Amino acid sequence: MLLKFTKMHGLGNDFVVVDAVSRKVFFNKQQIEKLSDRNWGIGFDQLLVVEPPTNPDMDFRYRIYNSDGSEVEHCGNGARCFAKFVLDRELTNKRIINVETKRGAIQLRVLDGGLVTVDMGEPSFDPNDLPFTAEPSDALYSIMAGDVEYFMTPVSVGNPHAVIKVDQLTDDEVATVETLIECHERFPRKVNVGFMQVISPDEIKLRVYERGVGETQACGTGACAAVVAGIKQGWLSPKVTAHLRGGDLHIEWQGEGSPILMTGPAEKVFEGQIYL
Ligand SMILES: N[C@H](CCC[C@H](N)C(=O)O)C(=O)O
Repeated sequence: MLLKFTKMHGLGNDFVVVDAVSRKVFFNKQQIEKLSDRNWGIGFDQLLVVEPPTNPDMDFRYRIYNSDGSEVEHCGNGARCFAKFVLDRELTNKRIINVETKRGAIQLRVLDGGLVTVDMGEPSFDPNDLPFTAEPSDALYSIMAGDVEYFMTPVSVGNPHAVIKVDQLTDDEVATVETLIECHERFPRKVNVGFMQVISPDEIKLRVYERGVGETQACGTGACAAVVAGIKQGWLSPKVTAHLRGGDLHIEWQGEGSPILMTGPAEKVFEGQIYL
């Protein structure tokens, strides 16, 4: 089967996006792993499959698959690229787009100049929502990865995140975190791990080791998780600029009961086709 696709990225977190509205398309795990391979396939962090909605109140459904083939609940950078994709392909002419995801309904607002604001929904700090095996607490959670003790804030943004505050971002943390996310018994569905350096109450630096992928140039849900964890711990103000390796995201959260708003760019790199 000849598959047409669009290669896109949000701050270097890269995607293959497929229109499954015009024609149904299904992928199995092996196909996704092959397509994601940067030597044997196209190469991407996530595959985004755009489908018609199942709920008539929604404009679309979009499904998100990590490069290892696992289907996930939410993808912040992917949501912005999705919005650009459906407008470029004239699948809609709306600038406020309501989308079904595995995490639930989200709303995208396409701004003049190409930026997109995503209502990412409300976060949860209940470990059961990740899941993470621990008693709910306001404290930082201690967790051992190998012989290293990390103090982290577990946050669900629809997908699971562990936010670790560090004084200085280096290469060391990310390299050693694999044991924390790939096989830690306290994260039965694994976890995305963010290392956050607080520069000021409205500015952080962040590196994210993503579940099912590895370290990415940027992680939208990771930036949201880091900012809301920092606000909850009293380190950050309601509006924060997150500096990721691939660029900046603007995150806003007014506290419990309110949604997280994330604003950032979305880029198209090329269109292609491949035989599946
Ligand atoms: N790796 C994540 C999904 C993609 C998140 C990231 N690409 C983003 O922009 O939010 C997970 O397994 O939950």
